[in-house]
Amino acid sequence: MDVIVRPTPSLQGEIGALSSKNYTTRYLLTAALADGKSTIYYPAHSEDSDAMRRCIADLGAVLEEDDEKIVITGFGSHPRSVKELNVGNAGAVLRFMMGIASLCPDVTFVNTYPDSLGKRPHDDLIDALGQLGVRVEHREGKLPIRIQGGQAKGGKIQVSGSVSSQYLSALLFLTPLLEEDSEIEVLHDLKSKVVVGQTLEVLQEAGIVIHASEDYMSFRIPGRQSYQPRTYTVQGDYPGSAAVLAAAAVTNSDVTIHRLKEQSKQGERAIVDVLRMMEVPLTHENDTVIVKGNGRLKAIEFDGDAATDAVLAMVAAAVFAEGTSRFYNVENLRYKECDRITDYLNELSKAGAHVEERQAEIIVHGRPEGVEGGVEINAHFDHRVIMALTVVGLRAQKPLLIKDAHHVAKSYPQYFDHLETLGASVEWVK
Ligand SMILES: O=C(O)C1=C[C@@H](OP(=O)(O)O)[C@@H](O)[C@H](O)C1
Ligand SMILES: C=C(OP(=O)(O)O)C(=O)O
Repeated sequence: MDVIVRPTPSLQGEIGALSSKNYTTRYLLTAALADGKSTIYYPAHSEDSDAMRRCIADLGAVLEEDDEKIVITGFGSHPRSVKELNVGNAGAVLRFMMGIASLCPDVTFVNTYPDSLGKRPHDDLIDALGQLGVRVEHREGKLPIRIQGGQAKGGKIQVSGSVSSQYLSALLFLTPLLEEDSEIEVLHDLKSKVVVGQTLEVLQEAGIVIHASEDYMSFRIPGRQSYQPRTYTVQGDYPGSAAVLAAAAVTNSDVTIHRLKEQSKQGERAIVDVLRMMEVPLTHENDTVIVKGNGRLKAIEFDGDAATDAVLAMVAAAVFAEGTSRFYNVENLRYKECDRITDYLNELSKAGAHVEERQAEIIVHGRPEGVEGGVEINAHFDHRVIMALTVVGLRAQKPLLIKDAHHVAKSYPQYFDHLETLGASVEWVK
């Protein structure tokens, strides 16, 4: 399915933010790893969160869901033995489940998205699991991946954090369940460090004790712990909402988004500060962001690693800013659903934006006068590319046709409905 995005000068109205993807995947996992019943209020519904639902159900968790909540009876530290798991296109779900699969005798993760997740690297996690004595068969660090576990005991583990924080998070979910205590040392840099804060927050809520150094580069994890059944509430999602806020920033708008916690540990809450720095009129009080955009924005410089899943939306806003913006420390955007530097900038250029890439930077020469549009956009299987190009399309001179825009459902199936509610001219076409 494709989407036509037509120029839309103004956006108005109120929406509730979608539920956080990262908290939903984590709560589903900690609920599954507990013995007993946990309840999660307002879990996200998207392809990625459904992938986690599917995997924990395959491993023996029992899920009962209504409109408001999901009740999960977990399998504790004894997942059922399964032959295959299918994580769809969800990177975090794959990495977390690779950790848990180490408790199973023989599981193969199948490759259902060869052109997206199938191209992403998992070597650093494979290496770390190897240090625990887990046998992993793989295709040059990529899917399909077969894990023969059951023998991991704990101990000293080194893991690189220079490509993804998800490898470290996977080890943090696994090691408390092992017989012996573990020590994890993070090698090189730790990218997306803020997301590890979300992992630690959820582990603590689940009753797990982890001793973390302040810089998150070393951890001591007591073994033989048990995840406790809990009641969790999922907060609103900043990465998805960042695209809606960017759309409001580049148009004449009066847009309100509820359920965005000011004190959230989601790094992508930085979208609010970034738009403020761009001089977009907005307020953030009582978990509600109100943007009263006038279409005028100023260029900025920003360390994108602090808000990895909101960078594409920030860049889309910068396309219309006065001056040159620079988003640096973003190399690991290259290892996501597509190469979010080269592939994304190619699509932005097609639409008429003036952008340049470096290995770890995106540079945007703003065009307050607008961009031409009138072209077909390749989504590269990437929900965040789809959302960000939509922002650009709203302010282009001619419509954008975004091919395969249904991949938006990876994280935010209701994105186009939300934009339509706000008055955007968007239309699904076959
Ligand atoms: O742990 C998580 O849930 C995530 C970590 C981040 O990935 P990286 O650590 O690979 O940057 C983020 O981009 C992804 O959407 C979700
Ligand atoms: C990169 C993302 O997700 P994942 O790594 O879990 O596939 C994302 O949601 O933007």
